[in-house]
Amino acid sequence: MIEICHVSKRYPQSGTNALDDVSLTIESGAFFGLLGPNGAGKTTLISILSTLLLPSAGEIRIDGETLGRRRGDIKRKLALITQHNSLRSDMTLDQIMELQGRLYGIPQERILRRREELLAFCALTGHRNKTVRRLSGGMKRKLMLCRALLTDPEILILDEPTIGLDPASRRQMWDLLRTLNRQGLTILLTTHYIEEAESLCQRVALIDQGRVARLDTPENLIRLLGPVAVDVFAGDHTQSAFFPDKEAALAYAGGRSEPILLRRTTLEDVFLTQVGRGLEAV
Ligand SMILES: Nc1ncnc2c1ncn2[C@@H]1O[C@H](COP(=O)(O)OP(=O)(O)OP(=O)(O)O)[C@@H](O)[C@H]1O
Repeated sequence: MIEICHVSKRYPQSGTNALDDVSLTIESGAFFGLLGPNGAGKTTLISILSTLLLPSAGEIRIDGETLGRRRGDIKRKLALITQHNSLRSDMTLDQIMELQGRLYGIPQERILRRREELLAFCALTGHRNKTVRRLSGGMKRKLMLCRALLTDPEILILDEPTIGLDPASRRQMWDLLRTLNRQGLTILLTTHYIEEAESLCQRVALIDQGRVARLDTPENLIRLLGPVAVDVFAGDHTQSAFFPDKEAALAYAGGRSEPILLRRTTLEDVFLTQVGRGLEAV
């Protein structure tokens, strides 16, 4: 279990309060999403979780124990996959995996066995002797996943795992993450893709300006707003209204002369109504 307890982070250089008294609990085995626009504080929070950054206030507890830079035993439960490619471009997949295993002091025989399993799991075995520079973006992201899993973490943290990927690679990554979660891995990811959060996460925290604006299952957040949306295109602006069912939405739309669109409510709508701006807003 991950407990984020009253965590705040101020960057002294810029004076930015990136996180403001954030408290969250993420149960073991959960698939949890931190959803928010650019600059909301998502990366800061997972950098603190992975001890790359220290909080200005508050603490993180993993299975009841306080996380700190010197707690190697707790840190080993976590693996982080960053947003940016952190792979050496002149190394092959096999070499990257072997190097990671050695860095973590994993016995050679285990490195070789896990490397086989993980490359096969991510459908990368056929590319194992290629250098990273010859891989597609999707393959690089999968290799980062293999490398993170080599240490057998209990909690996998991913910062925008599918940013910049084409739709097919994005879906492949989703399938891999779903399988890992079904096998018991706790997954925490940040995203500003609505579809990603809705399709993968059992619970999401909507983060805005360093605060948790809402925390619930995607289904509940949408149900509470109203699962059927009506967009009314009124001249230069679009007005959206939300309803508990199609009948209520049709009754509202029926008497209007402007063009309308009936659609399913999304987490983006929840975000917009909650914080007054969308997830793509910078
Ligand atoms: N090293 C830093 N020094 C100063 N300010 C920073 C630093 N890193 C982030 N910030 C600021 O802290 C706030 C939160 O940034 P953060 O990167 O955590 O947001 P984010 O939600 O992850 O956004 P993105 O999706 O763009 O990565 C922003 O205002 C950002 O400009």
